[in-house]
Amino acid sequence: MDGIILAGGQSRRFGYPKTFLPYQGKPFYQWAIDRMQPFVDQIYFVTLQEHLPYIEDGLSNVHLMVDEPSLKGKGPLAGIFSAMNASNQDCFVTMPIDTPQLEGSVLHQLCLQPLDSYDARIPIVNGKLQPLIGLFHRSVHAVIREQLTREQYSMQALVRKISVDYVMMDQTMDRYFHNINTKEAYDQMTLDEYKRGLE
Ligand SMILES: Nc1nc2c(ncn2[C@@H]2O[C@H](COP(=O)(O)OP(=O)(O)OP(=O)(O)O)[C@@H](O)[C@H]2O)c(=O)[nH]1
Repeated sequence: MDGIILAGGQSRRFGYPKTFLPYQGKPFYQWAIDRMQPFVDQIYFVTLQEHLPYIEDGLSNVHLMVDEPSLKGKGPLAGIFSAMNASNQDCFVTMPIDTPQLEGSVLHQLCLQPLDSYDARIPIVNGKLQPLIGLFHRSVHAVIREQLTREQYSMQALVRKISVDYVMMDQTMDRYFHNINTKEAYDQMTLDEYKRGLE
């Protein structure tokens, strides 16, 4: 199994690249790599060209790359598609760059069983689908290609077209899935962390 870290977004709502933000003294990108590392053979870290020089990771199984030129900026599906093209594996675990609180237990739960006849395994937490954190079979590659050709860039649209094994996550795991999209969300995460430290 290979891993795909989606880090090619523009961080428009945040207003500053999220990839390098610190959380507990470590940049978001390093959290993502460290979390994924135990579950995969190779990691395809799909980022922006201008961020490449600033991402440090000496591990030989981490491949820094960018979206295929024609797909640049087309969203997470572009990242998944580009990484699948670079790999020869059949099964992929994905995660975004902006969930630094994600615990390995989530990835463990997704990766534990083979996909069998499903195209993907995707978590649901507190009734909300989390399609960026998932396990995907290469069978979705053709479906993504078709979507990109039709300029349909939504993950939700992909999920509707494939067979999915939905995994209900315990509601106590909600925090693990928080996307840090805004400065307010970042401040709140830092404050919550501080409060937990006082408990
Ligand atoms: N490789 C790749 N990843 C992307 C692309 N667009 C978004 N992502 C990543 O997918 C995840 C979810 O992205 P979004 O919420 O759509 O975008 P964002 O950059 O996080 O934030 P906004 O610009 O404020 O929407 C993040 O980890 C992004 O870095 C893309 O075009 N290519």
